[in-house]
Amino acid sequence: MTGVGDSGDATTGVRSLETDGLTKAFGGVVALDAATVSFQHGRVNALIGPNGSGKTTFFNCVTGMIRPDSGHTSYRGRDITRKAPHAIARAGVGRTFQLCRVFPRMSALDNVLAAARTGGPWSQLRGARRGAEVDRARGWLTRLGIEHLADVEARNMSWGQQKLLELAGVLMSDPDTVLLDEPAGGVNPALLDRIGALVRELNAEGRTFIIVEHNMELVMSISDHIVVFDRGRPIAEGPPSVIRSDERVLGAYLGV
Ligand SMILES: Nc1ncnc2c1ncn2[C@@H]1O[C@H](COP(=O)(O)OP(=O)(O)OP(=O)(O)O)[C@@H](O)[C@H]1O
Repeated sequence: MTGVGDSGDATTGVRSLETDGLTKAFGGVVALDAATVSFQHGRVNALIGPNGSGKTTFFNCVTGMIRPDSGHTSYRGRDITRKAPHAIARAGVGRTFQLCRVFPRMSALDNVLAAARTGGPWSQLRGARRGAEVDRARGWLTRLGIEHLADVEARNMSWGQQKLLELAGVLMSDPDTVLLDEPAGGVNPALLDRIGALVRELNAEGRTFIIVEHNMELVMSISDHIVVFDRGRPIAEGPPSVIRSDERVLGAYLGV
């Protein structure tokens, strides 16, 4: 692995999402600079780093939303570099967005049903409203503690509730690996605790997480493994106890 120090937390388990030399520039700005990263299956992984260090671009590249200029991405050993977002989702990788994506004028239940379909939000909704799928959607709303909002339009839900709703939609596809982009951003402390507990629960049931997050308290409390980005590439990785005291990490955040 290039660009990463000797934290001692070797990637010896089952491979999940991996990149090799992933590079993406926007004009003169190099957002990803030959980033080589390996996340293990079964862990709660965090991807942290200062603003503009390339975390969201990394998510966008590995989920097929934007094409890298060079480099490769694989998932469980299979190359997914040029795959379309829906194919990567079908392979088992789900994601949420920094600016939560829900349909504001649709009810929570319809949002969850729509998120599981590829033909657009309305096209198959009538069909989706049948039996098992509705039960499953309600099941996720219940699991995420927002079942009482099933008939409420998303625009009338709080920001944190909308984030839970988006996650419910992602979980409808039953992803092995879930990428969360700033789940704590703008969320109140009570809901934050619920999101943290949910991640750990879902992980205990076998789902792998990769979480981009600025809230260090959350990151340190729920992560098994942390990768730190600076200027488009990893500069350190390891468990929270190692990352907390890593001088390179402090340097990247403090700009020294
Ligand atoms: N579509 C784009 N067009 C131009 N520049 C972009 C684009 N997307 C990202 N960048 C630039 O690439 C760099 C990395 O941005 P990115 O959003 O990936 O960082 P980040 O680590 O996710 O930041 P933050 O923590 O603030 O969300 C930044 O300099 C950003 O301005």
